[in-house]
Amino acid sequence: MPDASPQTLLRLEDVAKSFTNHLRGGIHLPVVANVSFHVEAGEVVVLGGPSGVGKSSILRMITGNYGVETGRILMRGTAEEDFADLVAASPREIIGLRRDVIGYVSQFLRAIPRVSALDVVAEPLFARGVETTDARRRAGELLERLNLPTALFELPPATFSGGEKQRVNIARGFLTDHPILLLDEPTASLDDANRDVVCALIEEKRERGVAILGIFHDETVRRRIASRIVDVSGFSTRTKTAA
Ligand SMILES: Nc1ncnc2c1ncn2[C@@H]1O[C@H](COP(=O)(O)OP(=O)(O)OP(=O)(O)O)[C@@H](O)[C@H]1O
Repeated sequence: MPDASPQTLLRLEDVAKSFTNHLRGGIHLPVVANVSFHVEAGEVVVLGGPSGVGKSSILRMITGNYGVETGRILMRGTAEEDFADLVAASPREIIGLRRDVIGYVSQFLRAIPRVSALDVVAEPLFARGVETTDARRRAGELLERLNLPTALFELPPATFSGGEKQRVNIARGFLTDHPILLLDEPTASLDDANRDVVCALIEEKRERGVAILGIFHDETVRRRIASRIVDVSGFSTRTKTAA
């Protein structure tokens, strides 16, 4: 076992991923192999390495959106709890882990037609049984902190600018208290002021003991928030053949 720290909330052991392109005669595209690292409570681990090396694929495997070829993805809500292996989990168990253990801010917001920004953000709280008025109030406070104009709160985000959509997405991901938080370039289309707010939100989560794993291309953001960088090139099956 590569790590036995009692504070570890997320641990990947020898994870491998490849894609098969069925439209191209079943071409097999290996992406990463032997991916092994861990994230402890109160750490911000940043996935590094060049474009296409497999950073987002690793995050998507941890959310259960991408299948895992081999290996184990172990996660738990508290240091005292036993680990659950996402790779061996049933679809119902994966839904439970997403609801209770892993929060995820994807690169792009999946806007739902006719649902207001406020309700898009509050929805994970509705799903956890938080009363509607309270959930919408908390969603509004976070959107205000992220400088989204209040005039937009009741509108569906489909027509929002890239940065506005991203802030709705961030608010949705940060509103709940998952013990593990995955962030896929949350600051990519933000201006300096909003990037600063997101860094502060990440620091607050870290101080509350959340285990954070993210992709950040912005060097200033990395320097400010990263506890450690895990270079995905070391797991890439492509850089080895290209070298
Ligand atoms: N659903 C998919 N089907 C086929 N190939 C995929 C799929 N998702 C990712 N890939 C391939 O896997 C490789 C790794 O992609 P990934 O998005 O994980 O890289 P990345 O390191 O996050 O890149 P970037 O920094 O550019 O976002 C790429 O070559 C990509 O084309």
